[in-house]
Amino acid sequence: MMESTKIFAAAICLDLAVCSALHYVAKFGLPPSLSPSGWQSLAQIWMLAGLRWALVRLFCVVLTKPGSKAVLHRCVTAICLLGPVYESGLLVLFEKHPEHWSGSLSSPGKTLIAATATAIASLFWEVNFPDSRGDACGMSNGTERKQRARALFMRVIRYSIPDALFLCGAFVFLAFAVICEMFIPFYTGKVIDILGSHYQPTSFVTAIFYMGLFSMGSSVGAGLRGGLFMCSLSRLNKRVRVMLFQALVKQEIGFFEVTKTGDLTSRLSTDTTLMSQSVAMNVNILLRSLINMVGVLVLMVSLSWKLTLVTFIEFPLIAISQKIYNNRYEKLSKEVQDSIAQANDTAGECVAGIRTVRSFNTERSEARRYDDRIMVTHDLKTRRDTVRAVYLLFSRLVTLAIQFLMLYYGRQLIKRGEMSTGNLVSFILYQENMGSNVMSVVYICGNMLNSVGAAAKVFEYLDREPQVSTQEELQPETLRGHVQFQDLTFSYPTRPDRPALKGFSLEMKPGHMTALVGASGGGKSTCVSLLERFYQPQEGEILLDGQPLHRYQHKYLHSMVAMVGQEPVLFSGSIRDNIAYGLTDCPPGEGAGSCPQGKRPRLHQQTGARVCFGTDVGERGSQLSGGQKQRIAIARALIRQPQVLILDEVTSSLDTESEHMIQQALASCPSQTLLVIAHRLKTVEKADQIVVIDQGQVLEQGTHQELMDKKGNYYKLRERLFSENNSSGSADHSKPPSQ
Ligand SMILES: Nc1ncnc2c1ncn2[C@@H]1O[C@H](COP(=O)(O)OP(=O)(O)OP(=O)(O)O)[C@@H](O)[C@H]1O
Repeated sequence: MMESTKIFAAAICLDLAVCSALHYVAKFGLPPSLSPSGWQSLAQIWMLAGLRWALVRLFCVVLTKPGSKAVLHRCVTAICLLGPVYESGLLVLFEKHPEHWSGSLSSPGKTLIAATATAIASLFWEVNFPDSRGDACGMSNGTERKQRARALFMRVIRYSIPDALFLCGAFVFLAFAVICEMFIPFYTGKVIDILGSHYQPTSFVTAIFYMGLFSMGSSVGAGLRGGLFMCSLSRLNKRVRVMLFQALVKQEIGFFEVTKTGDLTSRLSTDTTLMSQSVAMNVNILLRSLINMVGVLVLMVSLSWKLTLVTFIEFPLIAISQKIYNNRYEKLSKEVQDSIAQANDTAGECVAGIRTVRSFNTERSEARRYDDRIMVTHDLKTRRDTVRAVYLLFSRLVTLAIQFLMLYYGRQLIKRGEMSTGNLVSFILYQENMGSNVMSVVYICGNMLNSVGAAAKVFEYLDREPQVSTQEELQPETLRGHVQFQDLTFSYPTRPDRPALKGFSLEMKPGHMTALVGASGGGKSTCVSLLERFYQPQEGEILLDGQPLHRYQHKYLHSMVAMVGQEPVLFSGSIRDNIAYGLTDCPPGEGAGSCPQGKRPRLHQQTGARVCFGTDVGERGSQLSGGQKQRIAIARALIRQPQVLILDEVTSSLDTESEHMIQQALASCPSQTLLVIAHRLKTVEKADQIVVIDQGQVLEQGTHQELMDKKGNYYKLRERLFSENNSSGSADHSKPPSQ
């Protein structure tokens, strides 16, 4: 950077010396043959600029290393071009001839001002549009990114194929509306001309008629185009959302542990919408602006090519300011969105835990926490609005300056008889149109990349293959329910370095009840999760009737292996809906308790549910007690008549009577393999085998009596549990172990 600055300063000095020499030679009239006027001196100015450029460029090339900063060379070129472009503009637009053959900017003072202005402009350019072609690595990254963006965009287009009819119709109406729109300013100018000169009623009526016709055409076309585009947008959006949702629910449980819920919901809502917009909305606006730009340009040039040249000054300024504004505004908007999400999280957390908040008297601190979050959002919004205000001010000033320049120059053209007043009015209307089209194109180009970025995020999840596969097809006619855990080692995806199970082996026979006991965090629930295929063990495997668990068909496995978890989850709807959840052979009119297949137990009795089946359970079962929820969850599992039933601490919220009923229900299915995790002594005692687990390993295994006789871990654990149960007033009235 320092080296480039030094070389640039040296190049400016050299250029200054050359320009000064030329200036003084020209000023003192030497040689006189080189003092023509008009176009000839303009040609000389361009030639001299070319020579200046070659000399200064050579100087820079010699001093810099190969492949060094391209900005230096661009800067030098801009300085050398400034003079000739300025002189050409004066001659073409105002017919003002150059003062002399070296150009009016060649005096030392003006050369220095021109160099400083160019340096500032270049710096501004480089800061806002960093050079990606400078180094090989940047180039390959940039090209790769563009190729990826193109591939993604093409994929979004492929997803839009089912809406091709809507899109084609929309494009036809778009072109129609734009063409009609373009003629309105033309006829406006015509009307003004008719009114301002010799008024002829026929011409006036004809012009007004055409104006009205084109206005109507443009409105009808725009309406139909908008409708068709919106229709294709919402169809695509719906399709992608459903596909994404299907892909997400297929993922393994570990995926949901490492991915934040907010991430998933924003992909489903914001990103899918952005992705759909990339085709329907953006292509719509882009095409409309491009067609409009080309048409308007042709009409502007036909009205006055000189005035068109003047308006060209505005477009780079608009494009650059719009691009800078877009970047800043989008960055701040994203921050605003994030801060709103955080504030919502804070409010949601507080509402969800309102009982805890109330009992700890933290209402005020929670309100303060929310206030802090809202303040962050407020500050960000203020910054975003300031950026918008500055941008609007700048763009209005630029537009105003250009319009002033255009009116000044337009007046000169009218005076010279090169243009009519009506033409000038039409031209100004076209120019405004052109400005807004340039803004739209720049905006859409930026937005397209955003949409493609959103599409990339959506495709990432759409293409993701679940790590726990659900593609296998094994579904034998009968299943005995013989389960073997063989030397399992497993760590959770969020804690890969801390195994939850280490070399874990266990056998569960059909018709037998196995009870897992042990200290909290020992790995009991992990065994259940693996048996439910929520995760894939890293080592070892689980066999069901001698076949690896992963070979069974997904639906078959979950109809044969059912689980009731520690915290049963219910979905909003009636109790009947929740019990029949996922069942297709249960007619909606009949209660779950009267489902076909006589073998099915009478659930309302078994589960002790004293509420009607049609009762609404509320969101996540919030209108039921813990015990009622558990009974419904048990009924939901039992109605499937699973061959392997897992109860993970389910009886913890039940009263003795309900627990007794459930024990009876379980006893009515003698061939079932039952796996129970329980702290209640009565449940454990009845088990055919009790397995004591600690730190992911089996410590002891046997019947209650065998383990009691052994006086090992189970004996100690039971003693502790008994005293805990007693002190907490538990419903368990077992006797203490005999010493
Ligand atoms: N989803 C998870 N991600 C990461 N680690 C987990 C996860 N679930 C459990 N663990 C860890 O795995 C170990 C075994 O947990 P597990 O839930 O199997 O114990 P548990 O014996 O069922 O305990 P409890 O009786 O308290 O329910 C613990 O160290 C726990 O912190």
